Amino acid sequence: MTEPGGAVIEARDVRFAYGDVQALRGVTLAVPRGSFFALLGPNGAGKSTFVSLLSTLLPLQGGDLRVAGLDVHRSAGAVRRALGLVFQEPSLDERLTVLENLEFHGQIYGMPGRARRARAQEVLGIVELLEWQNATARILSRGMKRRLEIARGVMHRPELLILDEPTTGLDVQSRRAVWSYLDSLRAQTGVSLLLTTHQIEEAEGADLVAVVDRGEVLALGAPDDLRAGLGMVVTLRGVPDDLRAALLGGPFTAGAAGSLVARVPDAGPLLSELGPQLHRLGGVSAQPASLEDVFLNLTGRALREERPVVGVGAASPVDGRGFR
Ligand SMILES: Nc1ncnc2c1ncn2[C@@H]1O[C@H](COP(=O)(O)OP(=O)(O)OP(=O)(O)O)[C@@H](O)[C@H]1O
Repeated sequence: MTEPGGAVIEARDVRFAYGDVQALRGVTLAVPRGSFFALLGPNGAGKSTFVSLLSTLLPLQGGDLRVAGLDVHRSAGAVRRALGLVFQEPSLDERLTVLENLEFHGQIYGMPGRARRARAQEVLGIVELLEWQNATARILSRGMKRRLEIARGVMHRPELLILDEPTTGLDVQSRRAVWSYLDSLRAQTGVSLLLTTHQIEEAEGADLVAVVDRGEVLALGAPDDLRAGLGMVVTLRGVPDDLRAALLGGPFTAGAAGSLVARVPDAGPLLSELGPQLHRLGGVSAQPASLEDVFLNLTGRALREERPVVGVGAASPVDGRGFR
């Protein structure tokens, strides 16, 4: 836990219910300032509810919640100024120019004209949209719109930028660009990031991950720490029936799409043991455990249907950092 005041988010036993539906069942966590923090969990885990409480869009029903040391209940106005928000759904005014979108946002936050204009140039520089500042927002590509939304989110110098599934609907290239601008933004401004996502690849790059499910934080830590102890994941595809029956008695369990999966500290001995049978298999992979495995280990369920299969020794999604 961080020192008091050293946290950008502090939650203690936060609870929220929509009528009979318990959306958050006592969430406790602390996120140090300047961190990239990811809330990772499936649909319905409670991520949006937590973000709505943080951004004061929903009233706290139980527990304590602070943003940059400010209580969301007692200091709601100051909390809102300390936050920038980038929602999954596009929220630009498409009739305004790129610059006007930023200017308008700065006005709402009471920024004086000169500071507003200087800040707009600064944030447009970070997301490389300076040349587009007089273009109507409508004509921008999806990726550029998302970059403008990020620039707008930090226009008023918030302590914390909240990103709700920020790369949904973007192609791989635009996703990479968005993450590279977010990295620059952190480096240049020191803003903390809160990402809500169900995409493993996005959470793998975070400093701190909270694995959430059914309104509870199941694990909280750096990705490497969460993975530590899970070792390697060996996946076999296209296993003939006789071999399948034999292997299911050993370290292997049934995985997705007819695969067999084993979690072992070291893949070497297991692969040597399988050696004579390897040519009979459709495919074999050995990868360090991912956050997907962490989720599976904690809940017994997969966060997504299937993980990509790569050959033995190929780059893992862990050290490759997905699409980042
Ligand atoms: N307005 C609402 N009324 C009733 N129940 C709700 C409402 N909003 C959310 N819930 C329920 O609260 C729980 C948590 O939902 P929440 O939207 O916070 O999860 P999430 O992790 O953000 O998932 P998603 O990515 O699907 O939004 C779910 O069971 C959901 O069905």
